[in-house]
Amino acid sequence: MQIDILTLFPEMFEGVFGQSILKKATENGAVNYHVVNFREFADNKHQTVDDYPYGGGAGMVLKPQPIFDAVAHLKSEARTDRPRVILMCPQGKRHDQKLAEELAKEEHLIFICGHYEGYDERIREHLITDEISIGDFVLTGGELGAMVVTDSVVRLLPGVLGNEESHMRDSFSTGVLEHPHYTRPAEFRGMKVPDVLLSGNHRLIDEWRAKESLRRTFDRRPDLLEDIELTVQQKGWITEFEKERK
Ligand SMILES: C[S@@+](CC[C@H](N)C(=O)[O-])C[C@H]1O[C@@H](n2cnc3c(N)ncnc32)[C@H](O)[C@@H]1O
Repeated sequence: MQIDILTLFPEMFEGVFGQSILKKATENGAVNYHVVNFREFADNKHQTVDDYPYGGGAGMVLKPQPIFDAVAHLKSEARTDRPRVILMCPQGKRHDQKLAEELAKEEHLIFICGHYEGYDERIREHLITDEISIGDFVLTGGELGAMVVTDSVVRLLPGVLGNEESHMRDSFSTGVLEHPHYTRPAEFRGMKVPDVLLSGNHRLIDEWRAKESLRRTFDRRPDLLEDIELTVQQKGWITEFEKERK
């Protein structure tokens, strides 16, 4: 996958893309990052990328020309036909695991990171394919959002996580939150690991995990349960949890 980032602050990406899984993903050829300062595409003498808003008001607005030309350049260099051109924006579609899974199937993503008051509306109307928000709050710029979305996508690419199955059991991938985890020691300062996990009985362990995963979702994110079809066993567990709550 090719991931291009258009930003005024390319250095911000060095730490995040140069560490851990996101770095390993480049080493094993799963992804190639290209972080570009779109100021380089400004066609005016001072390489200005922003200007005052028509109609007045506070804050500066990103001009269309540098961003249109930067995207055209990235598209002309690409080996893919139709990159997803993603505007990072608090007004966009809220990012989630489903969208990460959808983006992970693409060959080429271009992220546009805004700053200041926002973008000239013609960028939104005529250049992009998607607008993504990472939550209902306003950040200073789109860089942190682009990093968040990139991380959530890259870890899903084939060969990136050591254990191919591990992301399939992650919270949200299965529609529910993941079950609790424990590691050694079996007893820590009087706090014990549930007996079933030490039993070696994998059928019982799987069942415990499925139940605790459902319990956690029931307790913390009951809204997720509205979107999944519960089995008879899961319905029985929900009845148990409801009784326990009374
Ligand atoms: C200060 S914000 C502009 C907010 C804009 N005036 C508004 O009210 O919608 C500057 C830039 O940060 C980025 N940004 C801010 N909050 C974001 C969020 N929740 N998700 C994604 N990007 C965000 C966007 O790129 C945005 O253009």
